[in-house]
Amino acid sequence: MSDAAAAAAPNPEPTPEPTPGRTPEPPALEVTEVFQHVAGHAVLNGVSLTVQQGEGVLLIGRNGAGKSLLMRLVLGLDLPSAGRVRLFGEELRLLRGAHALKLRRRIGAVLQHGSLLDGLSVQENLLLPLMPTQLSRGEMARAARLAITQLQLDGMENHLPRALSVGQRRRVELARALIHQPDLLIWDGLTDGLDLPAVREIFELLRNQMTLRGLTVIGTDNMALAAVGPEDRVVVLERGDLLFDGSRSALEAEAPTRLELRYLLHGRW
Ligand SMILES: Nc1ncnc2c1ncn2[C@@H]1O[C@H](COP(=O)(O)OP(=O)(O)OP(=O)(O)O)[C@@H](O)[C@H]1O
Repeated sequence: MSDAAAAAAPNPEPTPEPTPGRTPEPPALEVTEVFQHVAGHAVLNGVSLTVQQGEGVLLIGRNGAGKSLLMRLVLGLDLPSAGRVRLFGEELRLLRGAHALKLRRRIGAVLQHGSLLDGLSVQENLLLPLMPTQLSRGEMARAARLAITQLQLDGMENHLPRALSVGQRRRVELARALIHQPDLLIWDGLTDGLDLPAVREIFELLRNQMTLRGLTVIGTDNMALAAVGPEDRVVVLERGDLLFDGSRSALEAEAPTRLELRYLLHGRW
């Protein structure tokens, strides 16, 4: 269409007037054309992904697909070789000092391979994210109690991590990641050490937090598809490429006609 014709054409959807005094919320996460090279190999090949505030995303892909590396970039633990990562509108590469700290407090993370401190009790581990804050002892104790109740860890407050089962440790890690009421939760290795009923229970808890206070959740897993609903958003990464981004039901509908998705879902070409 020529410029003149475009100008004359009726606009089918008039642009809504911006609400005075309100700026639109930036996405919780914006990954733009990100490349990552590790030991001379490209492990992320121009990945782009936007996650809105309050949204939940399950990132799946086979072993070595690049899920953990992408999450490390999102958490600011590594910088990308090229491309941009923004959290709540802030570009991580440019953040320094107090500004970076303020953003970090909006994030909670559960990392693969566990990160509980062996010499500290469950309660002491839980309170670690609150240490740099100005909360009183009473406020900290209340926050710990709430987290312990929510994650069904009653009676384990004084246990050391080595006295817990793998599944219980995962719950403590999640409780710790949520104790400071972050706006974004990154959970790398969602189902590691958890059986399906435990995963479903935890998803329910996360859904409540998404509904009640707009928590954004990005979880990675090899599969975990069985625990998400048909309309939940699933992103598929394979050898550093983003293969699919849509609902679980759309993924299941596309898989029969796309070999690489079929292999991922059913383990056969
Ligand atoms: N520190 C490192 N040095 C060299 N290669 C690495 C390093 N970390 C990751 N890689 C490589 O990068 C690729 C992506 O790894 P990543 O851990 O992100 O995969 P993943 O999708 O999380 O896999 P998994 O499901 O097994 O956790 C793999 O090929 C891995 O071998």
